Parts: sequence; C-alpha cells; structure tokens
Amino acid sequence: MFPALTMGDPAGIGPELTVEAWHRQRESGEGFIWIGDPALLDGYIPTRAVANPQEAEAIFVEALPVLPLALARPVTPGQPDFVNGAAVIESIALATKLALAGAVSAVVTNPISKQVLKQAGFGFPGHTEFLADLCGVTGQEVMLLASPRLRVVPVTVHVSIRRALEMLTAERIVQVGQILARALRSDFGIEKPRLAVAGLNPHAGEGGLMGDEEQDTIFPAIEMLRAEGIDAFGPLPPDTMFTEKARESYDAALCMYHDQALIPLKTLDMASGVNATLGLPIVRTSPDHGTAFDIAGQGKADVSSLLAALRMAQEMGAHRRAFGEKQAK
Ligand SMILES: NC(=O)c1ccc[n+]([C@@H]2O[C@H](COP(=O)([O-])OP(=O)(O)OC[C@H]3O[C@@H](n4cnc5c(N)ncnc54)[C@H](O)[C@@H]3O)[C@@H](O)[C@H]2O)c1
Ligand SMILES: N[C@H](C(=O)O)[C@H](O)COP(=O)(O)O
Repeated sequence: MFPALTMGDPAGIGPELTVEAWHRQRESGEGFIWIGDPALLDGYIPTRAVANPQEAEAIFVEALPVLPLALARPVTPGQPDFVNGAAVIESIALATKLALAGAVSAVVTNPISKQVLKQAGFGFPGHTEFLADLCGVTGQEVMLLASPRLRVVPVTVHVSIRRALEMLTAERIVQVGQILARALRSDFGIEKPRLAVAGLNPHAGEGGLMGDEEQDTIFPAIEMLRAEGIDAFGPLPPDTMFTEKARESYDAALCMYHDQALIPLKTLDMASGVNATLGLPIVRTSPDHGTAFDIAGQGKADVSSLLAALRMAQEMGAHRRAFGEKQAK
C-alpha cells in the first residue's frame, strides 16, 4: 500500500519535488499517490488519474497516480495565491480521510504556507494542528523533527516566545514526554527510550540564579515522568546538550520551544531531517522545510528531505504494525 503525498502550496517547491521524487522512487519501487491538480505537473512527468488508491501500485512505474483536484487559478512559481488555498486544504483533508480508512499507508505532506492559508481562512497554525482536528485528537498532537543524528520535540510550538513561556507547564511537559516515549517505542522500535529534557534558561538556570522555570516547572515534570518509568533526565544546559558526545546519551531531546528544537536539527541535518506528527492514529511525515518560494521553479530545490519523509513514513508504519502485533500476543 502506498502513502498519499499532498500537493502543498502549488507556488512553492512541492510540485518540482514531487516530479523528482517520482523519478527517484520509480527505481526503488517505493511509490506514492499524489493528491493535487495534474495541470501542475503537465509537461514534466506522465500522470494518470485513478479512482482509488488501490490502482496506484500497478501504474507507478509508467505514470504518477493522481487523485485529481482543481486549483482555482493558474500558478506562477514563487508567487503564492491564497485563492488556491481551498485546494491545498482539500488535498490534506482527502489524504487524511484515506489514511483513516486504511486506503493509504500514511500521509506525507508537501510544504504549505501558514501565512497564505491564514489569508484563505484556514483556522489552524499548520498541518500538525489540522491533522489532529481531522483525526479527532486535538491536544494530543506532538511535532517531532527527526534525522539520522538527532530527534527533537518542542513542548510549545507555533506561538510567540512570550506566549510559549505562559504555556510552559509541568503538565504539558509530562503529556508531551508521555506521547514521545510511547511513539519512540511503537513507531521507532526503541524499547527503552531515553529523553533528554532541555532547560529553558542559560546554564539551565544556574541553580535559580538565571530563572526558576527549571526548579519550579521542568524538574518536577522530569520527576513525574520518571515516576511513570520513563527514562527522562535533565534539565540540561541547552547550549551543550546537542554536541556529538551528548547526543549519544539520549534518543530524543524534549525542548521547551520551537527554535530551541529546530535550530540544532536543521543546522545538523536540513537535507535529511523529517517532520513527523506523533499522537495521531495515522502516520504523517513531511519534509523539514517549507515552501521555499524564493527558489520555486528554478530547479534548485533539494528533494532529499521529501525522500527521507517518504522513507520514514514507511518505516514508522512497519514498526507500528509490528508493535501492534507484539502487543496483541
Ligand atoms: N511543514 C511545512 O509545511 C512547513 C515547514 C516550514 C515552513 N513552512 C512554511 O514555508 C514558508 C516559508 O518558510 P521559511 O522561508 O521559514 O522556510 P523554508 O524552509 O521554506 O525556506 C528557508 C530557506 O531554505 C531554503 N530551502 C528550503 N527548502 C529547500 C529545499 N528543499 N532545497 C533547497 N533549499 C531549500 C529556501 O530557499 C530558503 O532560503 C512559510 O509560509 C512557512 O509557514 C511550512
Ligand atoms: N515547525 C515546522 C518547521 O518549521 O519545519 C513546520 O512549520 C511544521 O508545520 P506543519 O505543522 O504544517 O507540519
């Protein structure tokens, strides 16, 4: 069974990444079905509309299987148009519906623009929150960024730093830590996951000299996680917990805010990093980058992260099935 690849913002690099991914994956046999407007790919690769995902595997070598949608307006690469937002959203919704129905193995999403979708009336910060809503698990969604050398999870996500500090509670840290530990066991085959928990302040607060969040919020959360048998430790000084040596001591880093997690991940492994949404009843991955409007249509986009996302979706699915079978015994 193939994953469904969504269209993403049609003015971004998603279409050209899709073209390159089809060429690459034809050889490996790890195909996908694309949900988008075939006109975007006309002249680049052969496409074939299918009535349902089951038809995709038989034709993937000859043509990209497509569940067709129609864009409202023609597209100029690099020039996003919120009028096309409805089709972008529909592509995600249909992929999720098919994954929930077991008709596709996973949802892999091409990048969207949060700003453009906001203009189109989209009521969510991005895919992560939208997918949780579609799956009926709002509040359970956790954003993981994973690469061969590092896995990171921000406890607070698409909010301002000021708002992040207000949202940082021991309860939320515990909830995210529980979801992360569970996913590392079920979707990544890590039987006893080790979670390194970042401090918030410089030097992890230096014993309260530079802030008390570590003592009042983060350390109590670590204690609660450990009391449940989850191997969490910290709070660690954020500036030294991502060194090569430090990374050997843990399976994932639990960070306090978006960029505390994403800067080290994208600095280390932008080309092979993958964004995966934990806490969903379906597997969802995405490249770790955005729409790259500044290079769209110029043949400069690197397809590596999308290929890594397609690969990770299949790997996560295989681990989840094996974990479920083991649990059932
Ligand atoms: N998962 C997602 O859908 C996702 C992730 C991040 C950002 N975004 C959205 O993308 C839009 C642009 O965000 P941004 O500019 O902060 O980040 P970006 O990742 O789109 O671009 C940052 C820089 O990296 C380059 N870049 C990105 N991907 C590349 C690739 N595959 N190959 C070569 N170069 C690449 C871009 O050219 C740009 O210079 C925003 O609207 C944001 O909301 C979406
Ligand atoms: N925060 C991620 C990043 O910067 O790469 C990305 O924006 C996640 O967005 P989605 O929730 O749309 O996957």
